Amino acid sequence: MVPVSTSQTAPIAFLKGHGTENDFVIVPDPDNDLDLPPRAVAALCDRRAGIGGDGLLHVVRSAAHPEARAVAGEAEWFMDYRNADGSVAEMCGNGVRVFARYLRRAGHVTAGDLAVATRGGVKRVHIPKDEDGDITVHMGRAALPDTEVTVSVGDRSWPARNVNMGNPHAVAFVADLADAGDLRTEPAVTPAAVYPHGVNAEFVVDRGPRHVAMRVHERGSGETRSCGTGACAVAVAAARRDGTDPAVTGSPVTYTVDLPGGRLVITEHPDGSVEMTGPAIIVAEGHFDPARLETAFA
Ligand SMILES: N[C@@H](CCC[C@H](N)C(=O)O)C(=O)O
Repeated sequence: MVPVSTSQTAPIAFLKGHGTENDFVIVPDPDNDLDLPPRAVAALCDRRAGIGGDGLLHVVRSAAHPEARAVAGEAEWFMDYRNADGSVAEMCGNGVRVFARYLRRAGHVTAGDLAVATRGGVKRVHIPKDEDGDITVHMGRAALPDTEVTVSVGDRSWPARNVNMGNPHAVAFVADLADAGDLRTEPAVTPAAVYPHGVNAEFVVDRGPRHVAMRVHERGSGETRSCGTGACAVAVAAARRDGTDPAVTGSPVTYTVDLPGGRLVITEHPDGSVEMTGPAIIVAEGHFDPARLETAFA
């Protein structure tokens, strides 16, 4: 392994991309040669001293990564997702679309259906022939444990729905998106024991029939302009609230979810599977000077 540390001498190839302005540093590393400790990820994601991003997509062949080797026969590529603070996460809905866009652009895969390994399981992704076309991800089933949770910002609190999309979410319906405040401070979600590894908190308002808008505070990243797993969690929570749960009605239901950075369309099917469609854009590529990692670590 090549340590990404003060002794790292080789430039680190990267790309920058986003999905509805949830932005990522993409680090292609097919053979898993780079060692990416949390502080190196945080340095790369730093918006002033680094490249800047809400998270990092470490692109590795599944066969080369201990966490994905077992599914290498099913999914050739593993999305080793890291939050901006360097912590690992199970899944990233916007990230997996950008990951697929990168694989296509690099010529590793063709348009069509692709399986991507994530810590939240193997996800099926559809890449259209149109190079700029929206990408659809089959996100799997949401889990909705019947636990009552509360989200608080300052002295205001809301009951919230506990939804797991591979990663944990608390979805609160509020009167106004401004109720969430500036979200510079992490909202309190209680009881804390429900989320031993932290939680992403969504604040949601109605915009019309099966049309909502949301803001999100992401675990490990702070407020972001979009969260794909969060939008899916919001859509399934809204379907339960609205009495449109597909498992009950027998019909798929589609919600349009507006986020500060764009729009995602989420469909839940009667078997509980959730599908998300949205954009994925690569905006730049280059090399990161490893000496700047030293500066970031100083
Ligand atoms: N922005 C992502 C979610 C990234 C992971 C999240 N912060 C977590 O820690 O669970 C998305 O688009 O889903």
